[in-house]
Amino acid sequence: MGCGSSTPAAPSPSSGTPFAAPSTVSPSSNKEVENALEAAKHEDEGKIKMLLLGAGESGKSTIFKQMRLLYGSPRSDDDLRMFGVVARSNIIVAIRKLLTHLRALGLEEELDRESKENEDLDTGDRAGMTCRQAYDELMAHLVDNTAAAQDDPNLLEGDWVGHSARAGAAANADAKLFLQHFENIRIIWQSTTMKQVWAKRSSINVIDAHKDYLNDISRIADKDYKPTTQDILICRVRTTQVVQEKYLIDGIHFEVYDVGGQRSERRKWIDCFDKVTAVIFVASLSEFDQNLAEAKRTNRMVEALELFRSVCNNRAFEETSIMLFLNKRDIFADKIMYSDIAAQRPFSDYSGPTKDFDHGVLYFIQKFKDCLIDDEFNDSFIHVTCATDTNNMEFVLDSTRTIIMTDNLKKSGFLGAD
Ligand SMILES: Nc1nc2c(ncn2[C@@H]2O[C@H](COP(=O)(O)OP(=O)(O)OP(=O)(O)O)[C@@H](O)[C@H]2O)c(=O)[nH]1
Ligand SMILES: [Mg+2]
Repeated sequence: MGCGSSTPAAPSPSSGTPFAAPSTVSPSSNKEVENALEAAKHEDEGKIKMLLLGAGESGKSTIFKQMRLLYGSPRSDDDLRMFGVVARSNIIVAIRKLLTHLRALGLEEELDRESKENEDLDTGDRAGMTCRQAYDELMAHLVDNTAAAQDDPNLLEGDWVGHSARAGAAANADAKLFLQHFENIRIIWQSTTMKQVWAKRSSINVIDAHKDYLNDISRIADKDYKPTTQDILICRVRTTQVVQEKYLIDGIHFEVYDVGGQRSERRKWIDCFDKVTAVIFVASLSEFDQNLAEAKRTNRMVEALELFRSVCNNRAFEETSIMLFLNKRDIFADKIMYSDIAAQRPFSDYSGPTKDFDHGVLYFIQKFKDCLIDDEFNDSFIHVTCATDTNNMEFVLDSTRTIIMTDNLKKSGFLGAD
């Protein structure tokens, strides 16, 4: 792939540059102004402007992070500290939802039974701590808030991640709670009762990828913990502003925009709709049995299909190449083993075999193709992706780049149309 020689066009801050007005130039003479304008015009002419669009949690920012990994500058320690705080807080957010769900599913008695069995076998953890005791402590501190808050002034002493102002007050508070309660979280997470809760998580909007954090709690709680690339990729921060990054790849200027996908964020999209070369529309394959976080009755896949239809039929994108990334294929492959596509009301017309990855993917590809008014969607514009897998994204982004550049040349008349 040709990105090895690529360099970032501009220094890239942490998680992208907030959408900003063009930088001001202060030349000392008219000639310099003319030269600067001319240079800006040329840069603008050859520039590829790319938007990542799609519903919330589909994986846009993860793809944006992969682009930074592949084409941009390395993360600073300040960035890593921020991601460390967010990773720890992501665990608290996930465990709160899972504990609340355990209670709602009426599985507390199951937890008692498991604790009793473990006591009989003498396999209790942390000096005899049972999963029921760990659960009770966590409920009191994280969910019901019936326990007095523990304020240990030395909690962050010697901790590499420590506090990050950039992560925000809520994430820092949750990261502290994580350090206070990670032992109990580990015990409850390892219980067989929690495995049942995890299998029934589709209604609670817990991020599937955070299973990796939960499986690795001791590493993340360590005083020397530094987030790995994979930790950064699965870190979840909802995007609430348009974010831009610039790259120079093989001599071509790329300007990439990441936007928030939840309904309340979409009115901001219009700000970056001018002169767009390509849209990467991201939809999560695995969300066929989930409802939206912001509208609990709406199926996520139905929302993605409707959004795709409106993007494809938007007049602002008449000259724009639209690529479709059907993302989270890893979670989809896992999920179809226990969740039947045809059992979801909007997809009851699925007639393929159950537990079949290829049939399932082809079915959803067709659903997206059906959204187009004219039937011109080229299969090479569709990718089935795993945004957290860097090898997969390197391949996909490289071929996407080639397609976009070729399509752009065709549209500008430099290459003949097919
Ligand atoms: N397992 C797995 N997790 C993924 C994949 N793509 C994204 N994720 C995870 O899904 C979560 C949501 O992804 P984001 O990239 O934040 O989603 P987004 O589209 O930017 O969401 P908004 O900012 O709300 O619009 C993150 O924790 C990601 O790490 C994937 O292909 N596989
Ligand atoms: Mg995002």
